[in-house]
Parts: sequence; structure tokens; C-alpha cells
Amino acid sequence: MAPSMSLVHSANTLNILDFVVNKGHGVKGLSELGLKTLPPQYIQPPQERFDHASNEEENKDSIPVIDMSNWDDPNVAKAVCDAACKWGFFQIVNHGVPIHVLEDVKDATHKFYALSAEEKNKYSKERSVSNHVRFGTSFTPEAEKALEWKDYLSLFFVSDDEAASLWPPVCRNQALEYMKSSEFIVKKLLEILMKGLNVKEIDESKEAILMGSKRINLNYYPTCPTPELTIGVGRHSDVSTLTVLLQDDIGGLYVRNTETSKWVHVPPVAGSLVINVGDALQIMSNGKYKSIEHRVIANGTNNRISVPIFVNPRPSDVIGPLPEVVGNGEKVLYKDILYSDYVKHFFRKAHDGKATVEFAMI
Ligand SMILES: COc1cc(/C=C/C(=O)SCCNC(=O)CCNC(=O)[C@H](O)C(C)(C)COP(=O)(O)OP(=O)(O)OC[C@H]2O[C@@H](n3cnc4c(N)ncnc43)[C@H](O)[C@@H]2OP(=O)(O)O)ccc1O
Ligand SMILES: O=C(O)CCC(=O)C(=O)O
Ligand SMILES: [Fe+2]
Repeated sequence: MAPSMSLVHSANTLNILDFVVNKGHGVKGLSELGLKTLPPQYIQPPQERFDHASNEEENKDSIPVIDMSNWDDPNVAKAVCDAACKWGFFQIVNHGVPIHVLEDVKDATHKFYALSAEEKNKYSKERSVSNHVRFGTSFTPEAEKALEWKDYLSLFFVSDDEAASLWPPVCRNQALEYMKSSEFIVKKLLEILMKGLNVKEIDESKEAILMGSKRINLNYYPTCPTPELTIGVGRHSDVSTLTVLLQDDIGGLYVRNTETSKWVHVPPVAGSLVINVGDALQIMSNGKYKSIEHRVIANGTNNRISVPIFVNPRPSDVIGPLPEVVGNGEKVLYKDILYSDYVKHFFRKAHDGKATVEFAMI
């Protein structure tokens, strides 16, 4: 049932948290109350807010958009490896994932968030029957000094049967279809990126360590009353090997240009997918491919959705710089780590830019 305005207007700190986090209304519920001011829990410290004025160069740079019409073109391979080295981010078009699959998963995301708070809350950390399915808000509310203006549904893929019994019916098939249809591009991209590291062939064990587990998140960023005071997603890099991100046409994702330190917008391009290198690939490539800091701003006029697929090592894998990369005697930058330890370290703290990878540094 929708809460009355007076309930929230008279709310103290605890009630806002109770409404958003415990009752499962999320920030979407908060947004739909039509608040005129941002609850104090969402006010980010000035250094974490997005300052358009001091980022005036944001439009001068852009991440590469690569046409994948011919996957076997050596120029395409070069463009992919160059982008992974310099930007850690690129967009791909003509990639082969059918447009209707992308549209369907976006529609399904809206349908999931249109469910009642009670229905969505069945998938919360406290109520979900499995930790492979989790509906939540912000990132790690228990560890954050200021909350992020985002709700998410996170689905860890184990098998079709498990998804059929655990994932929310309203978005299950569409999420699975998107994951399955993008498997081809993940394999091709990893093949290209591995060749760039002198890894000639992706055998079974390499395949497992590169892409042995997958997680899909359905992100919802509702309209925010005072977007300049808060953030959709704080500065972070992904802990994945690669992330395949589908965004809608609203925009708001920014990527750090490590040469200028400025934030560069990733503009929505119809039919495209955003690809980014995650920490696991940065570690395996001994720093050659970069897992770049990114963030999402809050929006004062539109709701936004995005659907990342995180392609990861298996939790039980030990990852470290690949022998093919460091066999030539170059300095080894990262130690071997158990991947689930790395991910737990990421999830235990608030977003903190590039700090997570220090966990793996020698
Ligand atoms: C939400 O906003 C986000 C999310 C992200 C996400 C990026 C990624 O997911 S990248 C890929 C992550 N890798 C994997 O999923 C690998 C496979 N999974 C695992 O290894 C395990 O599931 C585990 C993550 C290691 C945790 O397993 P387990 O030991 O069984 O313990 P849990 O109780 O489930 O979790 C431990 C701790 O982490 C929190 N957590 C777990 N999963 C998520 C999740 N999907 N989203 C948010 N938080 C999660 C959980 O709450 C636990 O915390 P406690 O405080 O309760 O201990 C990127 C950017 C974003 O903004
Ligand atoms: O919403 C986006 O565009 C990016 C989200 C993101 O960075 C993440 O979920 O890891
Ligand atoms: Fe991310």
C-alpha cells in the first residue's frame, strides 16, 4: 500500500531508512511521493557530487564506438585492445545481439519495478529464499555515510532450472535471453583481448576463470528532487572480468579519463552495448587492460534504467596475472587471490573509486 505524504514528511532518519530499505519501497517509492527536497541521508559530501562546472572538458573527449559488423577484421581487434588499454570502456554497435532482446529486457526491467513494494521486497536480502537473488537499494546501506539514489535487482546465474524457480517471473525470461544472446560477444571479445595478451587459445580452464560465472543487475534510477546533491552510483570500478551494459536513452553514466582526470559522458547510442573491463581482467592482464572508475549521476526529470551483465571468474577461482603476460619477466603487480574474497571485500564497503584493487596489489 502506498504510504501517505505526511508519514514521510514527518519522518525522522530511521523512518526514511525503514520505508526505503526495510519496507522495500526503494528510492523509486520515495521519488513517487513527490518530495520537494532530498532526504538528508542522500546528501553526498561535496567531493562526491557531480560538479558540471569543474568538468567543463567533459564534451571534448569520448570513449570509442566500435562497429563490430566484421568480428574478424584485424582493425576491429586493434580498436578493442586499444580501447581496453586506454579507456577500459567502449561501446559496440552492429554486435549481433538482436535489438528486440535488448528492448524486451528493458521493458521487463520497468515491469519489475512497477510491482508493489511488497512484491519486490520478497527478493530483499532478508526475505529472498536465496542469496543468488537480491532486491536492494543504494549499494551497501549499512556501510555508506550517504546513500545512493538507485534501486537494483541482482540475479546470479547458476542454471536455467534455478532461474526458473528463483528469479522473478516478470523479468526472468527476458533477463535469461539477454544473457544467452550476449554470450557470443563476450566470447569473441575475450578471444580478441586474450590474443592482445599473447594468449593464443582460450581452453576450458581459461574460459572458466575468465567467464565462469555471470550476474545480471536490473538498475533503476528514479527522478530525483535535487540531483546535484546526490549520486546514482558512486565512483567505482567493476569487480568483473568484463561488463556488458545496456543503458536506456536517458544518459548519465560518466567514465574517468585517467589522463586528464575529467569525467567523460557515455552517451546513449541506439542499439549499442557498453563494454567495460573489470578489476579481474585488470589483475589478469597485470594492469595492461584498465578497469576504469565510473559513476552515474542522478536525474531531476527522468527515470533511468540500465542492465549490466557482470562476466566474472567463478567464486572459487584463484586469479592473478596470467603466466603468458608476466612470463617475459615484467614486474608482477598483483598477487594471487581467491575471487570470492575479492568480491566480498568489494561488497563490504561503500563505493570508493579505485581502492578495491589495492586488495590484490603486491
Ligand atoms: C548493487 O550495486 C552495485 C553492484 C555491483 C555489482 C557488481 C558485481 O556483481 S560484479 C560480479 C560480482 N561477482 C560475483 O557475483 C561472483 C559470484 N558471487 C560470489 O562470489 C558470492 O555471491 C559473494 C559475492 C562472494 C557473496 O557470497 P556469500 O559469501 O554467500 O555471502 P553473501 O552473504 O551473499 O554476501 C556477502 C556480502 O556481500 C553483499 N552482497 C552479496 N551480493 C551482493 C549484490 N549482488 N549486491 C550487493 N551486495 C551484495 C551481501 O550483502 C553481504 O554483505 P553482509 O554485510 O550481509 O555480509 C556494482 C556496482 C554497484 O553499484
Ligand atoms: O547504470 C549504469 O550506467 C552503470 C551502472 C554500474 O556502473 C554498475 O551497475 O556497476
Ligand atoms: Fe559499474
